[in-house]
Amino acid sequence: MEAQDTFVPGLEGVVAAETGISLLDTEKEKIVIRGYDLIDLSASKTYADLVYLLLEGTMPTDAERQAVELKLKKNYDIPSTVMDILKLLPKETHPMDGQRTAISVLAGYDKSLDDRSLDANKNRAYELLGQLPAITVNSYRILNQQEAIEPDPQLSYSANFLYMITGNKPTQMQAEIFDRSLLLYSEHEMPNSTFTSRVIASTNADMYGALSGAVASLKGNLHGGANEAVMHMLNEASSVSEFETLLQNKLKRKEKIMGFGHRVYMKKMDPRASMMKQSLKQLCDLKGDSLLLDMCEAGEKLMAEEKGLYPNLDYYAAPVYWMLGIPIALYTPIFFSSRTAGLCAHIIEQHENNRLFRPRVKYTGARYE
Ligand SMILES: CC(=O)SCCNC(=O)CCNC(=O)[C@H](O)C(C)(C)COP(=O)(O)OP(=O)(O)OC[C@H]1O[C@@H](n2cnc3c(N)ncnc32)[C@H](O)[C@@H]1OP(=O)(O)O
Ligand SMILES: O=C([O-])CC(=O)C(=O)O
Repeated sequence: MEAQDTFVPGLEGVVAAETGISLLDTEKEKIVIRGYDLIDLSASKTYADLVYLLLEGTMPTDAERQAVELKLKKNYDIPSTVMDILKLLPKETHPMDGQRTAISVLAGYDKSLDDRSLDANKNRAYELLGQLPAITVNSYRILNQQEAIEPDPQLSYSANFLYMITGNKPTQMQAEIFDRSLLLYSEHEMPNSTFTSRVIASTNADMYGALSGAVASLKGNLHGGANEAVMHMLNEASSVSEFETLLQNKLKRKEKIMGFGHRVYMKKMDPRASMMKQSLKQLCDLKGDSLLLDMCEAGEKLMAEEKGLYPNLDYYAAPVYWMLGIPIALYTPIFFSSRTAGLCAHIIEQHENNRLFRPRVKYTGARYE
């Protein structure tokens, strides 16, 4: 058989790696993370539990989760050069590009950069996860001519992240909802960004390079960039009927509606989106204003009827972030920060059992006769 006979556009359904990290089990309708159902975990566990589960392979005890929190907090500081470089970027720079730049710069500070051992890789994963709130928030703040903000180590990792974003100490409910969003975004089998990071890692490239590639992948609006696009779209309408008309017009123009559809969940709603929809309801109830939820539900109904398409996580994460007072340009960087836990687990797994990715092509050019 010729290599070209096995070509599948977009690699749909192609198995690209062997992994013990996660699986979208379409038969059982579960997002399986190291043997656990992500949706079940979202009811009782925190993002810090997921960080441990992804990097260490087992569910942490309370003491182990506390140790992870401490480890992340110990790594909150970022080199001042990173801040100086962020200040030099054009003000139009998107915080995703700030994040990508900062991660690249950090490679130069790693004294054991060429050490691919399990311990060295895990240490740099914890270090990066500790640094990401400051990188993410301050790349946004610096680009918007605001002073950098210091972390508050008294708060939990995710409460501090939200505090740094908004400048206000979150309520317990806000902190829990934000933590749940990080947990839900933390890992999802083999999306484009994870594939990208594994392809890069497979040349023996370092974690910073693999993550920088993943930021670039995740920025695209067919992937992580969709959460920002969803919020811009919702903000174009100010009532349910205006939003319905907006969607109808986009469909007439054959535009893709951001936040709908998924390569794996084609015929049903992404279960993570259902969880975020519950959080949106909580936030709307508290505010006594259900407009955003009503608009989202109307969009959901319209898309099911018109296209047989259902919301993915980005569709409901976007309005939740809006209700938490998060600037839109931080939605995708937050997704990336959370996903860094899963990405690092994949990069480590690739380094531990590596074979170079080097596929073939279906050639459509002229043959040499
Ligand atoms: C957390 C995440 O990263 S989830 C993904 C976030 N991305 C988005 O929300 C962007 C919008 N969605 C999409 O573009 C797609 O559904 C993707 C990229 C997520 C999946 O893409 P694919 O699996 O390649 O599906 P593909 O784009 O081929 O779509 C199949 C059909 O459904 C249609 N379709 C898919 N998604 C949408 C959409 N959001 N709006 C309108 N039509 C859509 C396509 O136009 C296509 O129709 P056709 O066969 O008549 O041409
Ligand atoms: O799985 C995918 O292709 C995209 C996605 O939902 C994610 O990365 O969370």
